[in-house]
Amino acid sequence: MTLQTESLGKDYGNGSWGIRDVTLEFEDGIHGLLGPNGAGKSTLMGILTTVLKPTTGTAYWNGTDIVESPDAVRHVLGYLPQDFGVYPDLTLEEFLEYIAALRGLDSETASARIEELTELTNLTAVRSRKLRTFSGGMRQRAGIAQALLNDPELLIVDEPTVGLDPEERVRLRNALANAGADRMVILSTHIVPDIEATAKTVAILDSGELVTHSDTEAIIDHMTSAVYECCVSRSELSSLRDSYRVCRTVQHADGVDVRVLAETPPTDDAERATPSLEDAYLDLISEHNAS
Ligand SMILES: Nc1ncnc2c1ncn2[C@@H]1O[C@H](COP(=O)(O)OP(=O)(O)OP(=O)(O)O)[C@@H](O)[C@H]1O
Repeated sequence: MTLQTESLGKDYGNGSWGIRDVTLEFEDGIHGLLGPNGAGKSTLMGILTTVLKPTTGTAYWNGTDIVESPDAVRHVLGYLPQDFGVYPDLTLEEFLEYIAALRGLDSETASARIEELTELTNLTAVRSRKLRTFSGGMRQRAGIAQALLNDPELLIVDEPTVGLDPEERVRLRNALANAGADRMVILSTHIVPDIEATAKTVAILDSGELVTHSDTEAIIDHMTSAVYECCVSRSELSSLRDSYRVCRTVQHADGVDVRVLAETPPTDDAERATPSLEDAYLDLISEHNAS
């Protein structure tokens, strides 16, 4: 399985480009598409799911041009968009049966798939409950289940964890990790931990441009800055912010624990820390903004 984009660009009019000159290649496994708000993630996903036409370039699924022949990808696609609506009066089981019927699954195949997918998304215990009673996280997992009904080769999921509490985010991540076996999953997010543990590769977009696409370890290895941790007073924190990129702060009674990106130790007692994908992401985005 390969999904390639070649110099993909989308002009929304008046020279407002959603993405510009994006060339990428994904193989099977889970891939993260990471970027701040407005980076172009939804635009790229819109083109890959064939609901948007690019202004420049094209994309290929297993070598077939999907702008010319959108069915090539539509037939293998499962998609969970950002604004995913459900039917509140249906139970989960009724909802999945309904979607399965719309997609042409016979009832025997549908009931076997529903059983398998409610298990995979950890929703078996609530399959007879009406969707109106579901939490945000349960609804998103129901969205993953419906997107997988046809056993798609390609699953595209747009910002699935927005508005979820930490526990629900972990459940959703697990469901996506389970869904990632034997298919290609592209998961768009601006929340780094959503993809840190599961993604094989990460593509980072910023202001419509592809900043990097690489495996997670390589992105961390290529960081230009080091990561330091230190403890400072509240007044020292603001001068630290003037000189360094601060990744994280934790306030406590004696001051503030700070994690910063720096070339040399920012304070005498600063200690080197092991960089995470989140540090590398902040490093790349701030370098990209500065360029
Ligand atoms: N229909 C549209 N008309 C005009 N500009 C648009 C349209 N859709 C998106 N854009 C612009 O294209 C750029 C990329 O937007 P996009 O929604 O693809 O980013 P995103 O990374 O998905 O952001 P978010 O996480 O906020 O959804 C933004 O500057 C946005 O304002």
